[in-house]
Amino acid sequence: MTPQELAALKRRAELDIDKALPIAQAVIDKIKQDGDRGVVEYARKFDYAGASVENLKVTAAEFAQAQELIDPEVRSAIEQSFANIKAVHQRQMPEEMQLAEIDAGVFAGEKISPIPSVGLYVPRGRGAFPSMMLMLAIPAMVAGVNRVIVCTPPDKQGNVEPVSLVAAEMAGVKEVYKLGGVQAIAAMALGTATIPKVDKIIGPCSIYGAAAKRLLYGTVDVGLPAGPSESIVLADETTDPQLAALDLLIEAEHGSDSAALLVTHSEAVARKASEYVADYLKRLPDWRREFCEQGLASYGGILLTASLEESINFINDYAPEHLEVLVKDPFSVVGKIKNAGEILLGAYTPSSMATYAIGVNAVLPTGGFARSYSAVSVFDFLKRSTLAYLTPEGFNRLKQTTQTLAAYEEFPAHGMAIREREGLLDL
Ligand SMILES: NC(=O)c1ccc[n+]([C@@H]2O[C@H](COP(=O)([O-])OP(=O)(O)OC[C@H]3O[C@@H](n4cnc5c(N)ncnc54)[C@H](O)[C@@H]3O)[C@@H](O)[C@H]2O)c1
Ligand SMILES: N[C@H](CO)Cc1c[nH]c[nH+]1
Ligand SMILES: [Zn+2]
Repeated sequence: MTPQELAALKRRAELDIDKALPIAQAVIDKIKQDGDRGVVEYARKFDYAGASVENLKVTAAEFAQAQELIDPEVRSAIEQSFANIKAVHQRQMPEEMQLAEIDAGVFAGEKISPIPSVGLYVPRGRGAFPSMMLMLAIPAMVAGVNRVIVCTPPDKQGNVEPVSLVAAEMAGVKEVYKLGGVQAIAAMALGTATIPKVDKIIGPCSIYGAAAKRLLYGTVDVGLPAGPSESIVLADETTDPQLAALDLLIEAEHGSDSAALLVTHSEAVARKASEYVADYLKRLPDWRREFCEQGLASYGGILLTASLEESINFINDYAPEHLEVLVKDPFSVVGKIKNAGEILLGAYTPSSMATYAIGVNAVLPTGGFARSYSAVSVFDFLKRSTLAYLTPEGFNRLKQTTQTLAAYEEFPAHGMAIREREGLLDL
């Protein structure tokens, strides 16, 4: 590949967000100006023609109906998934408060508190995403967020996908609004008479929601950039090319903007996998097959490298959302992986199983942001306050340092608050 081709591959579909920025700006401006009226106008335009202020919020009757509609097999799958996600996220919870004596009489630490209110965005466009409801609502619940609201697009008849409602209810979330894309993000960021303004918005979305988040950065905490799905399957000469082909198609089927790559130094595996991809594609419904074909042609495909080391270097540079390590000894490779949203080791750990069942969070950074952002976790719903306590001995140990630095930085009131204490307190 030329350096230009490689650069284009690394950019994936992130550039498309730029195209959505003017649309997003227009919707945000309208909602800023007209509140609910603006929200409803765009909800009608993009999702449900019958949207009105009165029917934006999912009712108790709709929650109850969802419980009736859910297939028992799907319910038990959701229950197993719920249990594993909860177990994984409970293990992440830090101590609520810690204070350590770092010098005589000087105690320092931190206190953890949940973010007061969050808005979860659960996508629905090219598929329904009850799994993402679980991945967002469970860590919020475990973290102890007081007010959790959800926005998710309704179908053309104005109905929210029922399994997502069952999943929300399992996690204790009862405030769900039938809103998608820009209007959802803008309403939660700005607040309207009907949609509450939240402290943080979090959730994966297509380029429209992503453009809105970019424009509302600074108005609200928009969480991690979780855009079009992407994956790398890393293979060596021992990898079964059938498995490589199967797993390449997992994330490829999300959309024509998906970036799914098989990276290997084995030409034999690359060629065989390519043949299997053609076979497996035939088994997909037309619309998903077309997504795979388009995405693989524009942002993905099979990348042949010179060595395992070069493959690993590419991965670290690319920073994929999902990484499957299908080489002979995945544990010998994992230490060398520096940038990936999720690292799945070995042939028994396909990324679809991580999405639905293992319990690890499947809302992950995309577009190269796995270099600095992490998978969603309880930490997305918590914040830390630093905490300190000084005894008289601790105060005396630090008073000169404080006064010297306050004088140097020319903040006399800072220094005076120390000096004057000498006459006011027992020291
Ligand atoms: N990174 C992750 O962790 C992760 C997880 C799950 C899904 N995803 C990705 O999230 C995305 C979900 O996208 P989706 O499309 O399925 O659902 P979505 O809910 O993000 O998008 C649907 C919304 O887009 C808006 N919209 C559609 N066409 C529009 C237009 N022309 N102008 C303005 N707004 C428009 C509509 O309001 C609609 O409600 C996919 O790209 C998927 O790969 C990522
Ligand atoms: N693989 C997606 C994250 O990139 C998550 C998902 C949900 N449903 C299917 N897939
Ligand atoms: Zn997926």
